[in-house]
Amino acid sequence: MYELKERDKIIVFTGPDGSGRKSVAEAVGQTFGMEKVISYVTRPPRPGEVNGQDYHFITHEDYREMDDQGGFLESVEIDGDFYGIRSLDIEEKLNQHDSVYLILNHQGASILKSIYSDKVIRLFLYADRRTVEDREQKLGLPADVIIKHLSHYDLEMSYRNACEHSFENYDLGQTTYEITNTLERYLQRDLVDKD
Ligand SMILES: Nc1ncnc2c1ncn2[C@@H]1O[C@H](COP(=O)(O)OP(=O)(O)OP(=O)(O)O)[C@@H](O)[C@H]1O
Ligand SMILES: Nc1nc2c(ncn2[C@@H]2O[C@H](COP(=O)(O)O)[C@@H](O)[C@H]2O)c(=O)[nH]1
Repeated sequence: MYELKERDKIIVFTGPDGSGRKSVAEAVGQTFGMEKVISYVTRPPRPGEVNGQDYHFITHEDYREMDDQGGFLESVEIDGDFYGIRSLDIEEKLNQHDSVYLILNHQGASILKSIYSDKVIRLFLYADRRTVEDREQKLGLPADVIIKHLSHYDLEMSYRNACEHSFENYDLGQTTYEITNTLERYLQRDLVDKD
C-alpha cells in the first residue's frame, strides 16, 4: 500500500449513475487543479467514450493479468464486467499533486475508505430516480445500459449516510458551488468566494 503524505487527499464522487458525478467532478477538479484517476474496465467503449479519458478499456485477459500481479488497489465486478483502480496510478498522481479524484460505485468508495481512512472524502451525489432516468435518456445511453443503471439505484442510494458529505444535484452550478466550498475546508487552497 502506498504511504500517503500528510496533505494528501483522495476525493471520491459516488452516488447513483446519472446523478451528475462526472459533470460536477470535472468542474471541481478544474477549480482545485485535481487530476482524475482513470479506471480500467473490461466493457467496450460506448459511443463518444474515449480510451484513456473516460476509462482505460482493456480485455478480460489483460485485466486478469494485471489483477494477478496485484496491480489493482480496488477491483469490482458490475453486471459481468470488471472495473478497477491501479495502485500505481494513484501513487504517480499523488507524487505530482496533493489531491486526486475518482468516480466509483459504493463498493469502490468503501474499499478506498477502508484502506486510506481519513485521507478519503466521499462525496455522495443524488437526484430522484425519474430525473436520473431522464438525464440518461437525453444523454442517449442505450436502453439496456439505463436499465442496468436503474437496477442499482436503490443500493447506491442506501450508501448515502455512510459518506462524509451528500448533495442533491438538480442545479449543477449550485451543487458545484457547494462542493467547492466543502472541499476548500479540506484542501485549503485559499479560494476567494466571489459570490
Ligand atoms: N444538475 C443537473 N441538471 C441537469 N442535468 C444534469 C445535472 N447534472 C448532470 N446533468 C447531466 O446528466 C447527465 C449525467 O451526468 P453525469 O454523466 O455527470 O452523471 P454520472 O453520475 O457521472 O453518471 P454516469 O456514470 O452514468 O455517467 C449528463 O448529461 C449531465 O450533463
Ligand atoms: N468500484 C468501482 N466503480 C467504478 C470504477 N469505475 C467506474 N465505476 C462505477 O461503475 C459504475 C458503472 O459504470 P459505467 O461507466 O459502466 O456505466 C458507475 O457507477 C461508475 O462510477 C472503478 O474503478 N471501481
